[in-house]
Amino acid sequence: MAEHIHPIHEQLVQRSEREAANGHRGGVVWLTGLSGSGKSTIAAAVERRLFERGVFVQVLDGDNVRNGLNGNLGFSLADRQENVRRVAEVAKLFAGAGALVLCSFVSPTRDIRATVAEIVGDDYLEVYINTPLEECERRDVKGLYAKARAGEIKQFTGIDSPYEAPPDPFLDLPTTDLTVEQAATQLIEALTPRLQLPHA
Ligand SMILES: Nc1ncnc2c1ncn2[C@@H]1O[C@H](COP(=O)(O)OS(=O)(=O)O)[C@@H](OP(=O)(O)O)[C@H]1O
Ligand SMILES: Nc1ncnc2c1ncn2[C@@H]1O[C@H](COP(=O)(O)OP(=O)(O)O)[C@@H](O)[C@H]1O
Repeated sequence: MAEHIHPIHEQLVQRSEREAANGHRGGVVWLTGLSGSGKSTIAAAVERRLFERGVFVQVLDGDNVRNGLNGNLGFSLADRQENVRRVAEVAKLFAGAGALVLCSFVSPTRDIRATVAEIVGDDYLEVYINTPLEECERRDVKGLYAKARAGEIKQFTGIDSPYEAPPDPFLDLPTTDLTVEQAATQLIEALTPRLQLPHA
């Protein structure tokens, strides 16, 4: 039987050309923090403001990933690891296309985040949405903490599943000291020189 030969296609569009066309560099901004810490809210605010500056920006979060691509995964540490691994691979593709990707995932352990850093490489920018458990529980945006305390949800981060704070993030955002707008501004100011983003 004839052997199948897969031709190697030369890449005719380089990442640097994509970045030049977009007017900024690509990158993966990885927001980690407890449920209710403010990851999605801050990512959405940053996405809106950068979009208005003409940045090629996209949020990836549980809402657009756990229902589809990762719909078969739950919240054991092994499933979280796989959830985050797949997202990291997708984010890497986006960054290769020159996008600034804002990934909003609990990504609770150092091991899980190390997987992301390994997949994404130099494009990985870790942002700690630093909100104490008591504040997240007070906000209880989706009522999940009450359910976890009542034993109706198992393996809930911060209750009966671990969260390990990142020891050396690119940026630490303590949301009890910052408004959403202030947190978004700090993140945009940190990213602007790093990814050569257009100024407002
Ligand atoms: N057991 C348990 N633990 C933590 N979170 C839970 C759980 N069950 C459901 N949820 C909801 O799922 C959101 C977290 O999903 P993630 O994909 O970010 O988690 S992980 O990175 O895979 O750990 C998280 O969303 P956010 O509140 O936006 O963080 C919760 O709303
Ligand atoms: N400084 C702040 N930064 C982010 N969110 C804040 C802040 N102060 C209060 N919040 C509120 O906290 C909640 C955070 O929820 P969410 O963004 O869904 O968190 P996560 O995505 O981490 O689960 C929102 O209701 C938001 O309005």
